[in-house]
Formats: sequence, C-alpha cells, structure tokens
Amino acid sequence: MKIIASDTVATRGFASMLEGYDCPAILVSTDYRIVAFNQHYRDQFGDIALDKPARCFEISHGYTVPCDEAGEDCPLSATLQSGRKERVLHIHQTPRGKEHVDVEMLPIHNEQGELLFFVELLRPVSVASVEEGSAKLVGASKAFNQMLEKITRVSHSDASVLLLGESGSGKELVAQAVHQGSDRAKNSLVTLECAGLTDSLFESELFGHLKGSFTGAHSNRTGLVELANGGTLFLDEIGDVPLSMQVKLLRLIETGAFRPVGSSTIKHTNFRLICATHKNLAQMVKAGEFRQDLYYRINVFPIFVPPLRDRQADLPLLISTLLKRISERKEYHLTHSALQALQHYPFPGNIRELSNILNRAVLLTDTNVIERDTILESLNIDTSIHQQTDLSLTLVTYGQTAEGEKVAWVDLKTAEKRYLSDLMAAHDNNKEQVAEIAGISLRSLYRKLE
Ligand SMILES: Nc1ncnc2c1ncn2[C@@H]1O[C@H](COP(=O)(O)OP(=O)(O)OP(=O)(O)O)[C@@H](O)[C@H]1O
Repeated sequence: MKIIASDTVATRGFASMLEGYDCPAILVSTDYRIVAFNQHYRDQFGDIALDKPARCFEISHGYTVPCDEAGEDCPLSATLQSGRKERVLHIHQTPRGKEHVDVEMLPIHNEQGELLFFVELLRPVSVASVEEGSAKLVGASKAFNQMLEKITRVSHSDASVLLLGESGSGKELVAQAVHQGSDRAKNSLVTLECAGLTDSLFESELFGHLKGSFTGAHSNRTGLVELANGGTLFLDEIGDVPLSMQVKLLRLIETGAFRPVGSSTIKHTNFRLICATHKNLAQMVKAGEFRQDLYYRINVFPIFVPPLRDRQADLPLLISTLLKRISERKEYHLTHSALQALQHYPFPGNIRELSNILNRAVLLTDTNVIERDTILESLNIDTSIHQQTDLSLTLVTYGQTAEGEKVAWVDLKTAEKRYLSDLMAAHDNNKEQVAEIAGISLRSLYRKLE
C-alpha cells in the first residue's frame, strides 16, 4: 500500500483496507485526488507519485478535467449524486497502452454519515481490446462499451445469455468473450449452429446417438451437451430450432437431463447457456413460432450487439484490425477518401461484410495503399453481378457521398443469396458441392439459403 505523507491515522486505516481487495484499488478524495493505492494497482498499472497532487482523471486518462467534463461518464460524480456504489466501463492509459477497465466506485462514509473518500476498484477487461490487429473483440465506441459493460457484468455468473443482433455484427465473438470471461473458461465452449438442422439431426447433434439407432448411425456419437459439461453451450440462431425440438431443449435447460438417441439411459450435464439470434423472438412467440416458456428460460440476460452503422467511431480501428488479419506480412492502409467512402456505407452485413469488402480491396490493389476507387470497386462487385445476371437485388440507397456523388449500394446479403441459388441451380442442387465452391460450411449454406 502506498499513501500520501500528509495524511492522518484515519486515512491510513482506510488506505490499508485497500489491500483486502483482490484487484487493483485506489482511495480517492472528494476532490479527485488519489490518496493511496494497493499492490495489485502497482502490479497492473505502475506506481503513482503521491508527493504531488495526482488526480484520478489525469492518471487514468491523461485529462486535465474530470471525466464528465471531458464527455465521459464519471463514476465519482455518479456516486456523489446517487450516494451508492456505481459502475462504468472506461478506457484507461496503462503501461501496456490503452485498455478497457471495469471501474467500480464505492463511497466511504464516517460514523456521522459524512462522505470521506471513494474506493475505486479497477478490473482490466481482458476479453476486449483497443489495439489494432487484436484477435479479441475490438472497439471503443459508446455502443461497443455499453455492450462490453454488459459482458463483464454477466460473465462471472451462470445466467443464460441471449445475444441479439444483426447478422455479421459479432454475436459469436461476443459468446466467446462471455465464455472467456467466465469461471468456466478452462472448459470447452461448444457451439451448435441451429439453422438448417432437421429435427433428427438437431437431436442427434445435441444429445448424441448410439450406433445403429438410425440409418447412417455407424458409431456411437457423444452429444454436444455432454461435451459442454463444465463449460458453455452456444446455440447460434436459436430462432431456427424446430418447434418440436424446443420442448426437448426446454427440458434439458430446466433439468440438465437428456437421453442420447437410441439409448434408454438418462444422462446429466452441467453447462452455461448462451443463445444468439438475429430474429425477433418476442414476435415469434406472439406468432406461435417460438415457445414462450423456452423464451423466458433463454432470455435471462439479453445483450444487444450493435450493428456496425451504430459504431461509426470504431470503423478506423476495425478496418486496421481486419486488414492486419487479412495480411500479416504486408501492411495495408486506406487513404482518407477511401475511409470516407466506407463511412458513408450502411453495412447491412456488418463486420463480416466489412471484412469481405477489405478482402476484395486487398486483391484489387497493387500497392499497400487502398484508394477510394478500389473501395468503390469492391463495393460495386455485387452491382456488376446484378447487371450480368439480371437479378432483382435489393438496393440500399443512402443519399450521397462526401463529394456529393449520388450512390445506391447493393444489399450484399441478397446478392449472396442469389449467387448461392444460382450455384445450386447450376449444380443440380448438390449442397455439398455448392458449399465447397462457395468456400462455406454446409450449415452456413442452409442458413444463407433460408
Ligand atoms: N468487435 C469485433 N472486433 C473484431 N472483429 C469482429 C468484431 N465483431 C465481429 N468481428 C468479426 O466479424 C466477423 C463476423 O462476426 P460473427 O461471426 O461473430 O458475427 P455473428 O453476429 O455471429 O454473425 P451471424 O449472425 O451471421 O452468425 C467475424 O470474422 C468476427 O471475427
């Protein structure tokens, strides 16, 4: 514990309390001065010279004014207002660069109820990053941080999580982050893509089967729920689970009990459930397409994964991250006007679509600088497919570019669907062959053709 020299015995008492926390903690006065910090703080964030005034906003952010005056949420003023513990997600400067930190502010009162200090607990969030090229969830925008705050809140519990968001917005990556941040992280995260599965395939994938239990069951197969024992089961596209299977899923979630296909033995498993969907499940419940009881079971803690168009501030960071993922050896950059072109695009296919556009741009460019025209060409590839094959594609009109140019962009999802339908027609509906040509899994093909 480090403490400022001039402080009283009482202050020392509060300061020594910091060593009782199992995470970095600082003691802050009501005028933002850091009075003391614990060993965990020193290990994670380095030393603070306390012989001259060190204010929390200067040390954590490099600001000259409190966070709320710099346009951010300030946990200290929030605690002052509410009189209660407050929690926010901030991006702090650390010896490793900028990092997401889960900040909890606790007010400390004396016996008369007067506010003396705040204890600020700072837990680095390891599942996300603001570093270009990271393999984690990257982002720093308000919408992203709000989502990350939910992830950090729920990760350590065993609550079922429902991820809601458009296709390609990052739901699978968020599921991985929830698992990684949980106490089950040392065990497996097992994923089942529910779209396109028939009743029998769904049942045998999920619960497993015995050899000979149906035609084609050449050997025993362990069900995914058993593989997820001690870990997490991620059901992607839960809205696509057939109604007849929903009751079996409900029983599994309620009791942890299941019976492999062809077996008379009831087995038990213990997993944490994460589900994801781009569909409106509440509406499906109303329409009788999704069981209400199952909906309540899976929707304990919903997390909204924002579409890319609501995370505009993250676009440059995502672009450099995806470019690094696309090409490790050669470093690609976008010109300012190329970035502007992307900033005007609505991205109906979200981050997956951005990744596809950048992949095309890298293939179309001869140097390591990606120009605006290359980006426009990458975006218009679908328009040319449209023209060549006379497909009636959905157009997404967005007005005009920064340069005043009027543009109507093609909806990539529709283009993709028509491309796959054409491939199917050209290959006698042979799904295995089409999936191979398109470079996607059979399950993705079913989903995309839906
Ligand atoms: N925050 C992020 N930072 C970096 N990469 C991301 C982020 N979010 C998504 N991605 C990347 O975008 C792509 C699409 O993400 P993901 O598969 O998780 O989306 P999804 O919402 O599950 O899509 P679908 O609904 O179609 O299954 C992946 O390549 C993923 O790595």
